[in-house]
Amino acid sequence: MLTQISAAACHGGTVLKLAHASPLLGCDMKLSVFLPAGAALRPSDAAVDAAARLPTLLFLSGLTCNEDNFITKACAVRTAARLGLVLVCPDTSPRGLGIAGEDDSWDFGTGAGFYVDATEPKWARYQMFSYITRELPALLQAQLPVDPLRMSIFGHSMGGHGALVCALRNPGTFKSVSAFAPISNPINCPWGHKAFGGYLGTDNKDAWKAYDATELTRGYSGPEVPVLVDQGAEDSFLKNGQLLPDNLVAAAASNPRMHLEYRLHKDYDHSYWFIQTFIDDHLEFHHKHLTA
Ligand SMILES: N[C@@H](CCC(=O)N[C@@H](CS)C(=O)NCC(=O)O)C(=O)O
Repeated sequence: MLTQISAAACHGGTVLKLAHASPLLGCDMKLSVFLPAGAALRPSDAAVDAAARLPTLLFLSGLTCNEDNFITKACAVRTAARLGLVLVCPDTSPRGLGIAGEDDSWDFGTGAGFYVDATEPKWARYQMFSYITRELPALLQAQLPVDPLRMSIFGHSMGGHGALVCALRNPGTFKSVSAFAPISNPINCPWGHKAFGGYLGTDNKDAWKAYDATELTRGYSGPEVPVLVDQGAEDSFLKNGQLLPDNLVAAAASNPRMHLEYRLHKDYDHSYWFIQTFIDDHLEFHHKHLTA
């Protein structure tokens, strides 16, 4: 059940901070949600009116983030309000599980769930792929005017990887997918080696590939899904080989079912200043596909 922590009027709608117990992750989770004008959180025992359901966009944040970063820094609300889009911003990992070492690194453990379902016993509660694709949508649909047939997904960095993987592993679930500076080929970068080795085991390379956007793009055979990727040319993580977007672009070019638009922007870095600059393009892109 979703419970309200706070609510603030914004651009005619409401920015909510919500919380819920997660049986899947074994902890309480928080999320931020923007609801356009007229939409509201419903009590758990009151049905949501089917006619009131709205197109919905899930945003997955990057390393070190929680449910606040995107909603407070991306300047997305004004345009989401104009387009009538629900925005959902989940957290990036379970928190406070008491696993030894969970808070030791900024790129593994807390704040760095990598949107995979961990198979290593120590991290067995790190089921962020199932959280984003199963547990969270069910909670949203029960109490918010979220239309399960009109959902899209986007994200930044680790969350860009997550958005691509959630869409490509669940053909037909999301109408469109986009990413800012995604970790595009984690099986070939240091962040991916650390996270996938820790969560999936160092030897299980087939499991790694099943969470790799470049590998999934190469083998994708589902319904055509439009993909938009924006990348800053001055992004330090691009320069040090963590993001590898060229591998994703090459994989998409080899697969006629993939429609990837990739834009490299000179001067821009990895930050939310970059996201803020191009956020309206992403919201318009998703709105177009959610309402086609
Ligand atoms: N280690 C650095 C870099 C982490 C980083 O750049 N995180 C990106 C995602 S990969 C981010 O969105 N940071 C939060 C923010 O800018 O609000 C930190 O702790 O901030």
